[in-house]
Amino acid sequence: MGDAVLLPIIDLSAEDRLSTVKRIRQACMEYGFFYLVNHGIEEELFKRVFDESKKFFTLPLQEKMKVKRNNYRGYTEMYDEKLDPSVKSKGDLKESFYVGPSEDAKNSNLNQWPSEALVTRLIDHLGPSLMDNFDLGFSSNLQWKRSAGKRLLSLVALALDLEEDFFEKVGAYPPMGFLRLLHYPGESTALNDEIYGASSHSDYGMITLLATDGIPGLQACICQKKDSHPQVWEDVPHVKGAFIINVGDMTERWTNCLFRSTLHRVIATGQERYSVAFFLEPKSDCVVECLKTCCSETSPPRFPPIRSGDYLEERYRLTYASLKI
Ligand SMILES: O=C(O)CCC(=O)C(=O)O
Ligand SMILES: [Fe+2]
Repeated sequence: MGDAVLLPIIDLSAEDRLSTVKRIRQACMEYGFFYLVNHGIEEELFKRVFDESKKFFTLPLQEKMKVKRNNYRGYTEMYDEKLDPSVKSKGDLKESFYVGPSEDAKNSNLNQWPSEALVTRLIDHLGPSLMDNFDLGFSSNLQWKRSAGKRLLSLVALALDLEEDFFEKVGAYPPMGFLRLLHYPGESTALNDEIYGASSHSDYGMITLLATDGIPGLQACICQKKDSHPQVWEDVPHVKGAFIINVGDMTERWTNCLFRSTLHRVIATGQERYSVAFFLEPKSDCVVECLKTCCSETSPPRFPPIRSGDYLEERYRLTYASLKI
């Protein structure tokens, strides 16, 4: 394992908002990663989500394959994805289960559900609190307005000297929220196999909230730019009750790289591991373009404006392009 990095711990319920906003700005510029505590989601709920996730991944493969990935929702088996196409392996070790927003009109019926029973359990157990806090498209806009995700995005807007409702105004929210249950089987791999739990990548959306189970494996390339070589990896340890937050590519594009969408990966440690990631992505038709405050004559925009849906589609495509499918 590498050295563990000491990331800032941000308290979402802190009264001194100004100081929270400053710390978020600093964390997003320096690391692209931080921990979020006092986010209002009870530990008991985390436990139930992890329990449900374990029940799902313990099902026989043939059961899980009944809800095989379709349009980036549903079950992806081991080696079905390769987040870093340059890695010479047959794919990433992880298996996962994606749930996307049901309010997204174009994709309204795309979610793949394992069985009536599991749907009921997930909805019972993930919600109402999780739905309230994360908004998976099952809940109304009203619930989203009170959510941890929304509070976090308001603070990110303030951290960029923007109005609190900036993301709302540009049409980025209520965002699309993709929930992903992840399971890293505890298989040991040969050292020279170049097999990762999840190979190196940056997240595609605005911001990611990640809950981990305490088993190590997550690493981030904190002190380097994306294209530096050789890469130096630092462990991102689990902090009890905290979400690990990381900036995604959309925010990096909006901010002309002021906020970093940091490369990260999960190494195969031989220990079984579970995590739950919640990706907040701008709505498909939101155009993401460099903020006026983040460019100047001497520092022109590094990325052209792009429709969020087009960017995400391309990134997903590349994740699977290097595989056999
Ligand atoms: O499982 C983890 O700790 C990280 C997962 C991750 O980076 C991802 O799914 O994008
Ligand atoms: Fe990630």
